[in-house]
Amino acid sequence: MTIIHPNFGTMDASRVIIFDTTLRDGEQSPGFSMNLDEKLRMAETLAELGVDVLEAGFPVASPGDFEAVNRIAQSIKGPVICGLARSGVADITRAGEAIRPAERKRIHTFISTSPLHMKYKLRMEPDAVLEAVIASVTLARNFTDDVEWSAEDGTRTDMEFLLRCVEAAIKAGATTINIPDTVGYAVPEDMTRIFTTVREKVPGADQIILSSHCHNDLGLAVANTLAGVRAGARQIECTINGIGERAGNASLEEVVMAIRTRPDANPYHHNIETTRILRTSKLLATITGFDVQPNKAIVGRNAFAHESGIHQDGMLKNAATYEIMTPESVGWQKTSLVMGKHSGRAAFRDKLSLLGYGDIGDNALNDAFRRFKDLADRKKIVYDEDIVALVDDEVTRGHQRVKFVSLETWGGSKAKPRALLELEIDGVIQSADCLGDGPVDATFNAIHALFPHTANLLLFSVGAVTEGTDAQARCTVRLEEDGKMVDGQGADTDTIVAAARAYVHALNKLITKRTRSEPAALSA
Ligand SMILES: CC(=O)SCCNC(=O)CCNC(=O)[C@H](O)C(C)(C)COP(=O)(O)OP(=O)(O)OC[C@H]1O[C@@H](n2cnc3c(N)ncnc32)[C@H](O)[C@@H]1OP(=O)(O)O
Ligand SMILES: CC(C)C(=O)C(=O)O
Ligand SMILES: [Mg+2]
Repeated sequence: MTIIHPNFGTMDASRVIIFDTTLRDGEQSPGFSMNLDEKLRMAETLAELGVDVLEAGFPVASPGDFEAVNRIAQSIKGPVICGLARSGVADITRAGEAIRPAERKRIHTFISTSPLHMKYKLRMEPDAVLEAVIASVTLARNFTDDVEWSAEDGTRTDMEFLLRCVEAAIKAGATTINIPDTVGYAVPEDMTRIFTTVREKVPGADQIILSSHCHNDLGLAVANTLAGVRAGARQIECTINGIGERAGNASLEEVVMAIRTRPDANPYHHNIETTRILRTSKLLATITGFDVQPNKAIVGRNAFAHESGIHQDGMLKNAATYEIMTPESVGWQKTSLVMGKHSGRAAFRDKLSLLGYGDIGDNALNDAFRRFKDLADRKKIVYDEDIVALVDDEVTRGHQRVKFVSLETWGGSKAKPRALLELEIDGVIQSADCLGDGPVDATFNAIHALFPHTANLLLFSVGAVTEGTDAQARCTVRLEEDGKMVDGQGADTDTIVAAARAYVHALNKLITKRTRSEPAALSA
């Protein structure tokens, strides 16, 4: 039988309504309260995302919640605007008033139906609950033709009683019936059984929309939601970033992308403009102050990032090897190949080419890669600037007479600063052990001892390549000899090593200059 819905008209059998409850159930997460302006901004963004129903709040909860629902009803065009209400007259009347300005509006009323909730929370007999179901839906219909009724704790409800309540709600005029997994207790098989039974046994169930509202206490909210849809639900209740009571609700981005990515398993369609997902997720994180975890599906910063060499190599050959959807389809600009200690040569070469070093020779690439691995072992994040510093260092050192090999230094407030330096000069490794006024001075003395020269040190400066205490230091050394001036640069996480590299770099430049003007003067 075809469903004709008061707000959505004739429903195509494979169409799934996306009911967003970020501003209601999502806001119930401790610390996630939003003020009026924030709710309005969020509602606007959700409307642009293409949600079908926007549950804007619980109007009886507070004057602020009433105002937020009311202002959203006045100004947000597109989605059906919905307000939540318990079964009492005051709640429903308040919700009805709040949503009144909306072009398309819904009241969502609920009451618990599980034995546990009825006995201990409501302290009501099942028959009284049944009466409340009928009275609440009937009253809500005075405010709008679009009424949703929810059986709170539905998945722990006795099936016979659930069927009686659902039938009563439909008869009273409910156009959507929601069977929530309020405490995230269900497994997918429960959802299949419950929705199949309701569809098969309740008269009129084929003329209303069944809805799935799942919580994530066992990490099953998305799987349970999709199981509900496969068993006949055509409305999904979900939140951006999966926020909501306790462990949260089914995440909108996950259910939507599961439908889009696996049409073979989920042959349904929805109206979500998926390329707007990331910006919606980021806006919510900014407003609430809670970022999603890096490994969060779809919107986490690692969802489309690859650090390990084997994966990066696969991604460069064909992105489908390690990505089941494109980053662009959910709003990311592109896949990111993160350079770290697990990266391989293929990704390193690709990164160099992106950074403008496409023509670096194999030897320089191998040397730079070795130093990159060494750096990545010491540094949590290797930024592009680190790689530039490192490669510049390597390229300029290609054919130099003097090469830095190793350095150990001792300093502090008690010991006399000392440096033990090894340099490779004309292919021979030599070492010197020198003292100085500080570890940098001791290091420069050691360079002088190993490669005597008459150049004057004009400038020594230190800066950080990136932020953080594990950042690479970038040092500059300026030497002058016979009116010729050269600058050398060196980068390393150890400032003294960076200084030594900079000095050696400058020295090599000076030797090159000397050689050009006096071809015979090749020795120190
Ligand atoms: C599963 C869910 O997400 S349900 C939605 C949960 N969200 C919220 O609770 C957020 C907003 N809530 C609030 O601001 C407040 O709880 C209010 C304004 C709704 C009610 O506040 P109070 O009147 O102080 O009641 P309080 O919160 O202490 O207790 C809830 C009362 O509602 C009753 N109740 C709970 N659900 C329902 C229902 N669906 N229909 C009728 N009564 C209900 C409880 O039995 C309890 O009644 P009692 O006071 O007679 O024992
Ligand atoms: C109000 C209802 C639908 C709810 O949030 C739940 O049962 O989890
Ligand atoms: Mg809920």
